[in-house]
Amino acid sequence: MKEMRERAQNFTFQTEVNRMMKLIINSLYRNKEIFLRELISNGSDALDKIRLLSLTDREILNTNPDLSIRIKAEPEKRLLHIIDSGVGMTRRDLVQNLGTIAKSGTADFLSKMQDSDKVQESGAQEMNDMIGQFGVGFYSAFLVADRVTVASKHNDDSQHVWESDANSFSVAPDPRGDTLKRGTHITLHIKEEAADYLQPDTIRALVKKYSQFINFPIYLWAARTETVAEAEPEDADDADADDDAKVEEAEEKSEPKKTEKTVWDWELMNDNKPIWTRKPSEVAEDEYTSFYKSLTKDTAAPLAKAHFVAEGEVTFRALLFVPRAQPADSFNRYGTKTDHIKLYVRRVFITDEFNELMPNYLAFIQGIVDSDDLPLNVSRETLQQHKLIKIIKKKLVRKALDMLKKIPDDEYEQFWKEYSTNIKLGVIEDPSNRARLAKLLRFQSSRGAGMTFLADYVARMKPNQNHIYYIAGASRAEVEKSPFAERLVRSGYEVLYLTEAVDEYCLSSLPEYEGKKFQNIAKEIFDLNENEQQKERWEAYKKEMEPLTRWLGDKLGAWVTRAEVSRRLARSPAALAATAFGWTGNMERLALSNAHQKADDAQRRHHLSQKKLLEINPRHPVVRELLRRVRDDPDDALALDAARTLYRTAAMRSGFMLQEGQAIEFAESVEGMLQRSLGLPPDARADDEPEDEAAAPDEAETDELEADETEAEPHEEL
Ligand SMILES: Nc1ncnc2c1ncn2[C@@H]1O[C@H](COP(=O)(O)OP(=O)(O)OP(=O)(O)O)[C@@H](O)[C@H]1O
Repeated sequence: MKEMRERAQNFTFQTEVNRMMKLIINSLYRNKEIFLRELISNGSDALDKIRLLSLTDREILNTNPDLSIRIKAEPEKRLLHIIDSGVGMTRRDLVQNLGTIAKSGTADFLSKMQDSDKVQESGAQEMNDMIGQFGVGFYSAFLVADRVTVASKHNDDSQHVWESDANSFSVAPDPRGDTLKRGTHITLHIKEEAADYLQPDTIRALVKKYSQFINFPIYLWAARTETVAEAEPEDADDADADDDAKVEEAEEKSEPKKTEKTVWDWELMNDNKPIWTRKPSEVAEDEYTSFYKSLTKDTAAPLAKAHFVAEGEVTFRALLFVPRAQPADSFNRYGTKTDHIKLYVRRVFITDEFNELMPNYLAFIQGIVDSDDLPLNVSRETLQQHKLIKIIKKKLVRKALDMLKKIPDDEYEQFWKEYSTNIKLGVIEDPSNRARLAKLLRFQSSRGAGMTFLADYVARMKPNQNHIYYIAGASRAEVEKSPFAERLVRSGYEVLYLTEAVDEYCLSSLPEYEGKKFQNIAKEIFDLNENEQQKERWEAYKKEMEPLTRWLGDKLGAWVTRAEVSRRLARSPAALAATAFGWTGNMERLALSNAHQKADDAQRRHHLSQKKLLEINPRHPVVRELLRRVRDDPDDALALDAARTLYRTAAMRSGFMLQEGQAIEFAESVEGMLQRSLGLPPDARADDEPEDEAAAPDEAETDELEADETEAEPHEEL
């Protein structure tokens, strides 16, 4: 058994690895240089791992106390070495980690990328961005090398060598023995056309571009010229020389012969003092941008950033960023607990999979948190329950919201385009920060084409206005025409137009803004700030219309709680309002179209069966005519038909969908009216088809069915 282990073994790559390599070679050929970033990043990860392990087991570092990454080029042999003293890999790790792709999501990513049409469609830059952000990892080495050798020493195993020409790989014990003590030594056999990557200046530039924020020293084996003084021969008569001579000699000695000497040494290429530990006043804007880019692999600068030290119950430093865009599929993953905050304790990287530091709605924020107060030597699980984590989270959220609030107007447009849904979900999900989040909300309004913050709306409110009015619907065009908004807008009140699916849920969980309550104008409770004269007029209408409202309440009792004279309709004859706790038409539509909702949800059924309030416009001719007819004859059949149609058009106008059989009844009654208005007798029906012709389509129908059935067979085989 042991013997077998000691021999070199050959392996084939997992299929995904082959696909990944093909993809890397095909799409990143113009961007080969990222290989160095990827290999340094792997080295840094391995160093993070050993440092983290050393927190609970100090002995672990004894094998090699140095924690660094070293790069050495041998241009004449076309070899590039990248050496780290990280955790290293056992033989098993080498086979597993460098022969398969274990990362979840890789398969999806690969198939997306392999869709050659898509690759054609999207520009090369976009492809590179996608791949770059995904992280192509170790296999990018083959962009510049035709052969890669990896020697690795892990504390739990002897040193092994992995080697591959990108087609297959082998693993063998290292004949040189445990030369590395601990860590990994990657040797790239550089392709001829990539020889430039062996030049010190190229390497320095790449480290500066991609890896300057790595938290371990990165050294380059480099030559520098030193000027050295040649040693003077000792003068035996020195002691006898007179003072003048001494002075002369001293002068001579101050200008000894100098020679130039080439010295080879490890040259430090990065400033590995973490940027977040520096004073914000001493970090330049472009340093933040470069740090953000190296942290996220994003190619664009961030939209906003916050760098701060929190003190008090817990001390921590944080650096937060808002990316300019979030991935298109973010909401498919919403709530799956993936934030983008890296957690450090006293400069030691702990994890980027903690996912406890940001609420779901702020999961798009990227950054780091470094705390001095968290215990270093506990497991992630214990840390999760640590009471300080809760305090850190609370402060982080506050600071993050502050950062969003400070986004300047010209950038806010972009922020809102990307993240408006996140903020609205925040209002719903995070009661303790509701007031802060409300300050970030923007909606369209009746005031003009642009968007308005709530603060600006409140500032424009009329002196007698107590409520913030809003109406929700599927589009601006729809809400603009809503009967509920008619009179309000006419009399100069501003109404917020909520046109996104989440808007109405969002505002219904926000009780007030700066002491002003919200009023959904599609609901019954309605304070119109009327003056005495208007109130008197309304009372008079109410009295006049009483026979009609009573009659409507009676005849339409199956659908409406009551009918009432409206104080808000201007042109429409009628509207259907939701009760104070009922669903508006918009809400009903959302509930019905919500794919996640159970088909037979009791709460949904309850809401959908809630009766509505029918409001009628006492000045509308149809309403006035109905009143006249009902007064004359409460059994007037035409009036009844008209009332039903009025109810249904009101429902539609108010954004409700007609339930079950109502749509058909509605169509039939409109067709009846059509007949009457065209002067046709009410009982006129479509002629029956002649017998012989009627038979033919029947046959044709059967034929078609048969044809369908025969056609179906091959499909089933497929
Ligand atoms: N220098 C190294 N030291 C120790 N382990 C390494 C080293 N390089 C690679 N590995 C191991 O090989 C695995 C695969 O590396 P690869 O770069 O392909 O993916 P990754 O690092 O997991 O992902 P990504 O590069 O996207 O962060 C790593 O997860 C790690 O376990």
